[in-house]
Amino acid sequence: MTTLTERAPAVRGLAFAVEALTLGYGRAPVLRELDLAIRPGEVLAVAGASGSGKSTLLRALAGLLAPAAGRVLADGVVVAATSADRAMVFQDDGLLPWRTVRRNVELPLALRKVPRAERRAAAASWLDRVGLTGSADLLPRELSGGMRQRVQLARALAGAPRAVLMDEPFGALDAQTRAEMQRLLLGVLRETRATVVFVTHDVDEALLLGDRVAVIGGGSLRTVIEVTREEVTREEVTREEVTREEVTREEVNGEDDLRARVLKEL
Ligand SMILES: Nc1ncnc2c1ncn2[C@@H]1O[C@H](COP(=O)(O)OP(=O)(O)OP(=O)(O)O)[C@@H](O)[C@H]1O
Repeated sequence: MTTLTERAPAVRGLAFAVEALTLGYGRAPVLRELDLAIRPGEVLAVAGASGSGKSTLLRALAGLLAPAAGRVLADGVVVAATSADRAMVFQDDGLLPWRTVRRNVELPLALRKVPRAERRAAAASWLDRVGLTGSADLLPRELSGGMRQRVQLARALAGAPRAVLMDEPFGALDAQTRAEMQRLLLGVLRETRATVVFVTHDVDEALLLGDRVAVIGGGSLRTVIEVTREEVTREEVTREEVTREEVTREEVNGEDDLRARVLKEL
């Protein structure tokens, strides 16, 4: 029998097409006639000021919010409801408080009626990857904020989704834990081919994690910036830079210039 972990590499990222999307919560729309193509397997960081509509766009991609006009397509199919193909990771952990860490991570597999042994193996493997093997039998309230976000990440990825939609997942963490989580995420994303849409109001985080950065402002898409990276080998960096190289493993080309371009649009 094929196990879930063996099947995982075959998962291909979803392609999203956002077409003339207008949506909001009743009165004036939050986003107006927004067009955006999201490539399969890319990490798209969505940046924008507070209240600009980043989470609103993410909810539309998730199928949690119906458009007032226009549409969202995932691999050519209209998104009309949530799907296990599109996992969400929220700022507030969203874990079930009465389930242990392991049983929270198993949840997407349990919902798909994956056999217990396979579920256990997949959860154990993801808990190991996020460094929480020793905490598998704890309840969410016994964990720190950073640990809860790791459980969320493990839970999202255990279901082998084709897209992961992340809404400021590290927004509530202190600076050091946030940097650790960014590093963890960069490592974990290399192991999945899922498309990732990552909402953040932090420009540096957007440039660190995103292959492209979409900036939302004034109810529409201001710009999409391609982030080109250059592999930096250990021999090429000085001692102080090694720490940074471990964090990013890659150097963003013209970072100050990209930063200025994003900031100009905010
Ligand atoms: N459930 C809701 N009901 C009514 N209005 C809402 C709701 N959620 C968001 N809004 C409004 O929609 C606008 C966009 O909110 P959204 O959460 O998408 O912004 P954001 O860019 O994610 O902001 P932040 O960075 O502060 O999280 C805001 O004006 C907000 O007040």
